[in-house]
Amino acid sequence: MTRPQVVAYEQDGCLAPITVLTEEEVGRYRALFDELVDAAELDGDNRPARERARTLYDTHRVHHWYYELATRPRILDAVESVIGPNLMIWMTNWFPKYPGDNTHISWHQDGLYWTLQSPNVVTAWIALTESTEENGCLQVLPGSHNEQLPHTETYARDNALSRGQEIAVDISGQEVRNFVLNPGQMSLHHVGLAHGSNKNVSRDSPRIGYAVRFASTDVVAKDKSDSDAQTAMLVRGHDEYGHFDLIDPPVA
Ligand SMILES: O=C(O)CCC(=O)C(=O)O
Ligand SMILES: [Fe+2]
Repeated sequence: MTRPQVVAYEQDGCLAPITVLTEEEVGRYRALFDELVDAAELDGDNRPARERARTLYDTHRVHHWYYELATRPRILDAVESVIGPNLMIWMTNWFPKYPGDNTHISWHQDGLYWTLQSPNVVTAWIALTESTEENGCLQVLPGSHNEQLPHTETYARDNALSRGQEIAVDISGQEVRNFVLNPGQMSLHHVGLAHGSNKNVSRDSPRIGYAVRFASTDVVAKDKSDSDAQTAMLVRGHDEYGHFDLIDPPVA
């Protein structure tokens, strides 16, 4: 990334678009994702959106392909530019939204329920389809990453977040930025940034994104009782802190 891009990330807590995958890679990973969805029988699954989303959690720990996708060199290069050279993947999530499903993601800040201490945590949101205003692209409030805002827990059925958590303040009238992406592009968002997305109102355009949560090795896990939250995968550099139990990538 260029110096102005890094400065923009520091000011805004976010940055897009960054091109990270070739067309061929997009095709391959899209086919693999569709297989995953078929295998999980998510089509016609009427559970609340948060439970469906849970099915697609941490796939990089289970299938080599998703580890491979999450660690494409251009993704790691961009992440390194904003949080430094020693990188772990802490968590991954898929966020598919299909035409006609009502799935949306309320305005929230990721860090609220994540048991991590430190601002050196960033999500790479990688688009495997086009992501547009119509099909419900990610929306962000630039510059909102330095202040924790109050949230309410709605458990709304069509909300893909674990508790339907939603920012309890009015964000209308503030500068909302739409992260319109082509397939193979990604955005970065800081752990404290306010963001969300509307439902997909397109006729025939699925919106599929892979959210890879990166932490630098200096990050500390706050909740010592949650052993799962204290595991992570080192994907670049060295771990000189030992704050997390490092897990190996899945075998190919
Ligand atoms: O996919 C979306 O629209 C929201 C994703 C999100 O909340 C995240 O990646 O942290
Ligand atoms: Fe989020």
